[in-house]
Amino acid sequence: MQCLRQVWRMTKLWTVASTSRSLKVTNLHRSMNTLQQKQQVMAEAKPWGLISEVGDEGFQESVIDIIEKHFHIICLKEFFKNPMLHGPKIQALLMWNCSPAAEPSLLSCLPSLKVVANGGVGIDHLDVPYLNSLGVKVANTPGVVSDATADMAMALLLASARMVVEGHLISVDPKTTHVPQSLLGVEVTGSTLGIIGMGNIGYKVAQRSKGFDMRILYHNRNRRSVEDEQAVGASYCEKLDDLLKESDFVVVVVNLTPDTTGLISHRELSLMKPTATLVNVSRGLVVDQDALAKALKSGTIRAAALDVTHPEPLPRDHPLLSLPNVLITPHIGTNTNATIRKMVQLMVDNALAGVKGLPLPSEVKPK
Ligand SMILES: O=C(O)C(=O)CO
Repeated sequence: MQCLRQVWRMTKLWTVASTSRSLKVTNLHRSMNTLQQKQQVMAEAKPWGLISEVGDEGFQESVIDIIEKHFHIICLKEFFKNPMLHGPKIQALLMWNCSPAAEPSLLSCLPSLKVVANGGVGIDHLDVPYLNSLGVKVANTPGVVSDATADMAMALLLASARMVVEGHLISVDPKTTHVPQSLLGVEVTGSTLGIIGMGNIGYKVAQRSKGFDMRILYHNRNRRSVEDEQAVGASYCEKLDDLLKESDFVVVVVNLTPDTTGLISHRELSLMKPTATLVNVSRGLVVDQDALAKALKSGTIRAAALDVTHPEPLPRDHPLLSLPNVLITPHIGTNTNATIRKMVQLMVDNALAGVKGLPLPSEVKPK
């Protein structure tokens, strides 16, 4: 009897367990179906974004996953095969390195466009009031670009001062038979640095220069707070001319605006020391390149190191390309994997917010 009761109890337990297991399985299937449906609905609900090409002509391959997570994307080449078909579904224009250009001819094919999200802080290529007048918001990626760009400014400054590229070329030249003693650079430690433009990037340059015991001067539209100045030991130069006259290295980090176009021209270069080096990580048009080529040729200044030129790249016969005292890199100030991923993430966050009609994390407002 005892034994029978035990068998009965175990059978009951097993039945309950298996019933609840099969209920669980049914529920699991049900919730999996719902999840799949949800995912499908979400995938279908993804908005469409127009991007420039992938690869050297536009976005790095390695960041496309960030965009595709939230957008159906179409590249320019594909788009232009049938703009009338694709145009109406595009809600966001995701730009990398100023491309695709938000020109009226393109905008007129994009009647549903809500937002232009630029990957980069400089938006000199965008007509913000015009876009806003079409009901299109504009955003950029400030903050996330600052460290990498400041690092690049320091890399150029150091490489130019210590003739790193010249040294490399001599070292790998099969004709080299001895270490040339003529390769003499200029001292960075203890020198005077003039920073033109003391926004996020300029300030990061100052922080880095402090480690080189540099005397730091800066010129900016607005003076920074005393606390900011003291933290990096920077002195404000109200007059740009004073900064130019006193600096051994001049680093240009301003936005390109009508006020800063051609900011460094013949007159400014002639104020600089003949031993001075000009570093530009802002935009090519801030420096008058013809004036710069002349100043470098005549020895008005010692050298220039440029991550930006106008245009990019320079025509192959441009005078700057044949000068021995100029170092040029192809606008790679933000080119690190970590930084471009952060830029693309912020760009996508801006684009999504724009599509949903929410406040953009970093909207550019017209001045
Ligand atoms: O952030 C910018 O404006 C850049 O130029 C990045 O390359």
